[in-house]
Amino acid sequence: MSQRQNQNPYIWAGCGLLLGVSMAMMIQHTRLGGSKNATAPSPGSPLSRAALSRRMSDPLDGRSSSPSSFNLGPSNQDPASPKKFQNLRPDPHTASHSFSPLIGTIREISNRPDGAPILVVGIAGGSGSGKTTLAQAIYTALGRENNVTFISHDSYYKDLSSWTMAQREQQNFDHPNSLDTDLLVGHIEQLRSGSSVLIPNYDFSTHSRTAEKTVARPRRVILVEGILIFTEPRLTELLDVKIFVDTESDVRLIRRVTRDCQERGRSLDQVLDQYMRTVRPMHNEFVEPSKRQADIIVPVGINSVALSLITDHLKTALVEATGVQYLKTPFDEENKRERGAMSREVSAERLDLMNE
Ligand SMILES: Nc1ncnc2c1ncn2[C@@H]1O[C@H](COP(=O)(O)OP(=O)(O)O)[C@@H](O)[C@H]1O
Ligand SMILES: Nc1ccn([C@@H]2O[C@H](COP(=O)(O)O)[C@@H](O)[C@H]2O)c(=O)n1
Repeated sequence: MSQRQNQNPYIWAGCGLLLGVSMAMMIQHTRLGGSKNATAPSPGSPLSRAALSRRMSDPLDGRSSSPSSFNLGPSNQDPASPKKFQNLRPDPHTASHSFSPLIGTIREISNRPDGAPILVVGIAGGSGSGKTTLAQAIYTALGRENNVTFISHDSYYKDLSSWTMAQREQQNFDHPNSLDTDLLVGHIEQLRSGSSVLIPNYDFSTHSRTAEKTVARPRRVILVEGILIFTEPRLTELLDVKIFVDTESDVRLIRRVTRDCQERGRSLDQVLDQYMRTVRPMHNEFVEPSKRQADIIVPVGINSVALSLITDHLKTALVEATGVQYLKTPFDEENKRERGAMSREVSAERLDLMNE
């Protein structure tokens, strides 16, 4: 396809519409039992995952934190919700259920014995699929540190500082045993019961933990991201909403080469060797099959349609669960601008990839 065709607004509008319809169908399909058990950096300003993780977990970073101001609104009143999606809402006279397939999940939350209206959202997908980018966008859309705590499973890689560098480099980091998942499970349980936790900081260039830790505070939404979070039942069962980012392996590999060489201190040979030795086989053995656990599968990584659908559903569901009245968040206007910028940026990157 030529660049000229790619820039045709009608083609992109058509793609967006198709994507929206397929996304809605996919959500309905998984919720209706089709798959269940048969089942970041802000755009344009790249941050390392560690920096992003610190920024997302730490309420003191950036804007002021106010845990009592939980300002998520139902999507039909959300000024950030594009008008075209409002047309997808059900006719109240004919719909027997709420439009949101996530509402059932949230109702279960409000009925839990601990009664804690905290929503734990898991984002899985292969390495480089766009999990962190999607998490960043959801974090922003739901009001950042006012409402959301972000945790990456990557922070829980086991510390290998007592190993030689040669031994560390041979470690299989894509096998579930390389992570201290028990610690993460304990942390999510503590957050859900209202306690803050100390998250380890991980250094990918040395394969070890650093001395610092990051405080994560209990907020309305706990966002958990990682390649293997749907492979461990004790972790998966803590996730109220499970999203899988499904990006093709060639795209993921290209992104990984760039990222690991630029941010994780790796050579091209090291990245490719690791990819063939462990990343690819473990992806096929663990990550890809775990897609069946997902409630929502996002094709081609983050896109503005998927983002709107997900965040609107989460907002509606959270308001139902907590009974908190709608108040416009101070971030709504900014979110709208960021969604626009992200959609433009993603389109530009797709163009770049297609033109390469
Ligand atoms: N939909 C997308 N289109 C284009 N580039 C993307 C998209 N999603 C993520 N990226 C880019 O791909 C790289 C890896 O994304 P990231 O979110 O860190 O992946 P993961 O957390 O799954 O490893 C980043 O440079 C990010 O900017
Ligand atoms: N010391 C380490 C630890 C992990 N990795 C790789 O990170 C990948 C998971 O992180 P993503 O951001 O890509 O989801 C995983 O595939 C590990 O191979 C590493 O290279 N070194």
